[in-house]
Amino acid sequence: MNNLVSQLERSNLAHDPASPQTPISPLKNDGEEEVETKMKPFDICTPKQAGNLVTLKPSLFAKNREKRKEMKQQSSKGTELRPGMVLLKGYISLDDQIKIVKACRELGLGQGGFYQPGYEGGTKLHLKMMCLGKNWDPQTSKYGDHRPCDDSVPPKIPDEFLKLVQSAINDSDSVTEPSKSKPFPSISPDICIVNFYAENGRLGLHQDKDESEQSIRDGLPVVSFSIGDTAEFLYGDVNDVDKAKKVLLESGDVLIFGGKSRKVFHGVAAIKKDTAPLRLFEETNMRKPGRLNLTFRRY
Ligand SMILES: O=C(O)CCC(=O)C(=O)O
Ligand SMILES: [Fe+2]
Repeated sequence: MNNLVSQLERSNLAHDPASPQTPISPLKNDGEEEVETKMKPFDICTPKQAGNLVTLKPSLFAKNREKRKEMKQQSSKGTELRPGMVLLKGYISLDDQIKIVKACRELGLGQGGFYQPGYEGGTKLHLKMMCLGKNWDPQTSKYGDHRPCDDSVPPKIPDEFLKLVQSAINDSDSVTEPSKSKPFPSISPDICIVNFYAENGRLGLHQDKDESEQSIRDGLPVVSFSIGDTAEFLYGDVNDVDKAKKVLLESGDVLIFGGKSRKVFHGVAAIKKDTAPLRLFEETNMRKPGRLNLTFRRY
């Protein structure tokens, strides 16, 4: 993954690198006129302001703490949280996390980029979302090739993201206990939902069950990358927060759930401020507090 960004630049970042001002393809109304409901995508990073060049350098102590954390992450192993649910701590290197944030920012400013989704009835989700590969619509709980609110086509999933998903699934094999779980089948994901959580970002308990019957029946895994501030992640057998277990998902963690856990209830209770690696924010200018989550699935 070391050459992730250069490969991304060659392949996918060439895809529609529109600026924040670039309008998304306009909708047509009944009279075939263009409707002026152009959405400006949400920027997950703050543009560096001219005249705002004074940044406070982190103390040596803070830098050493970061270094220790990075070293600990690199040597850490995975855990099977429950049959069919594996957590790979610190799986994504900090360099790759930075590249993923930059790639998502770039894609997120173009057609099909980050927007504020809502459920049927109007309640807004407490996050910004972008879909890659296919669109998932929270209003209808359906997948499709276009986003109904603006008719945009989701950007393609960068190949380098897919490679990382593949290696995480392969590496999870050594973590699952053969007596309890089968290793995850490898998948070639055709959907990635990218969520950005800012202050007060959260996501209620739910199951990922809008994929095809076959995908769910076969227990094909959902692979989730966490980048940025730590999330309090809840999971359990029933739709009840009080009965759910909690695990912290930190920057670089990969969580995989499939097999017996394919329909586990899960959600994000809160984001913990100032918990991400300093270098991640320094090098990407990602909004703070901020957490990026990518879930890869096979429809
Ligand atoms: O942000 C997360 O960790 C979970 C996201 C999730 O469950 C989803 O997008 O369906
Ligand atoms: Fe989910």
